Amino acid sequence: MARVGKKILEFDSEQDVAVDLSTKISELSAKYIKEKGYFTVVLSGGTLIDTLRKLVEKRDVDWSKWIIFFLDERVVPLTVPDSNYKLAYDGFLSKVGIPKSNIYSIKEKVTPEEAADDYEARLKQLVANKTLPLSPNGFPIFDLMLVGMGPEGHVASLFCWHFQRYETQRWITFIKASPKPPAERITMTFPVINASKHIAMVVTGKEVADAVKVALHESDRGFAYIPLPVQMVSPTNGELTWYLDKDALSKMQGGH
Ligand SMILES: O=C(O)[C@H](O)[C@@H](O)[C@H](O)[C@H](O)COP(=O)(O)O
Repeated sequence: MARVGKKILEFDSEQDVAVDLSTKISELSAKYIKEKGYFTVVLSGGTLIDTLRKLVEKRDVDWSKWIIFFLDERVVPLTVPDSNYKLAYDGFLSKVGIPKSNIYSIKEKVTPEEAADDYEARLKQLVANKTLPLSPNGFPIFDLMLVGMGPEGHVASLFCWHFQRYETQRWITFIKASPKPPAERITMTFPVINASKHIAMVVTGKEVADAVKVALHESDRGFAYIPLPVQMVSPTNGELTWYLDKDALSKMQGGH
């Protein structure tokens, strides 16, 4: 299947990333709302939510047409600080006018298995009612996925030494021993991530510089190595854009 190349955008500061990203997201929002009447957006947790602060200031976004999903979520009550929903709600969603019924948070008070099954079943309903299109290989297609990366190269809750990153069938899976606390989480799988129309890798700060160096192929590791999870982000038909600040690029020597 045709793989589309990646675009790498470099910025002087995280603030510049926040500004440019907000412009790109509002343009995509206008485009998809014009084309089909709504815009499907998948959010990561972590520092990404703070980087969306400039988006909140955009006056011309029709928030009522946004539909929000979570790339991964901790299996905790939605009201505790560990919840990605709470992080996103406090830092972003509560500041804009997205209808609550358009926000797909996970089911509470269930096991990780049940939470993953429930989230996948709800996505299947959205495919059945034609809100989400299906890719030729059978995965739901989101308009925009906003993806953060951990210092050791994980994305979503797909970690280096954990099998979930090799999932090829499920749309949503679970992990009970996440190396990043809290331990119990659900996560979208790589086939779903890679089916997206637009993937924005939003990666800032010095802590991620080593993983950025590996991910952008300026690594002294030999030929035979296991790729970092972030290196498995590779849209099948969509666009991948990296948003990086100077700190994140600080270990690169000869550019990329
Ligand atoms: O549940 C989570 O922790 C996040 O959704 C996770 O996937 C996050 O995006 C990365 O860990 C990067 O997080 P930072 O930006 O905070 O490093």
